[in-house]
Amino acid sequence: MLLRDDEIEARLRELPGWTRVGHEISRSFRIRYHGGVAMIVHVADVVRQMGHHADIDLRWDLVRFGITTHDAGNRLTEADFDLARRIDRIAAAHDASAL
Ligand SMILES: C[C@H](O)[C@H](O)[C@H]1CNC2=NC(N)=NC(=O)C2=N1
Repeated sequence: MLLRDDEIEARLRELPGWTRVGHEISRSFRIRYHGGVAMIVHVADVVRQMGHHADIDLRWDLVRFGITTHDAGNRLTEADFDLARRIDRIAAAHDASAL
């Protein structure tokens, strides 16, 4: 279900570190490369369970997750925020730090 702007802003206020650009929310974490690989595997397990996938960009000391709902025409839905919350928990478990 598509979210209105005010619903998106309310959810973002509960998710410090996540920013919105257009119809994507994203967050980057500082983590060294191999730690990032382990974190991505963990995220991949969760997205398979959820059936909702993040776009992932791994650099040598940073991993970035971008989320939007492709099936909704690349707009933001509740599933995007559910996944963002799950990614924050996984990041904490992997000691990935905020930028
Ligand atoms: C059939 C399948 O569940 C859908 O194609 C799912 C898969 N993962 C997805 N992930 C994201 N981010 N957006 C989607 O619209 C989406 N659709």
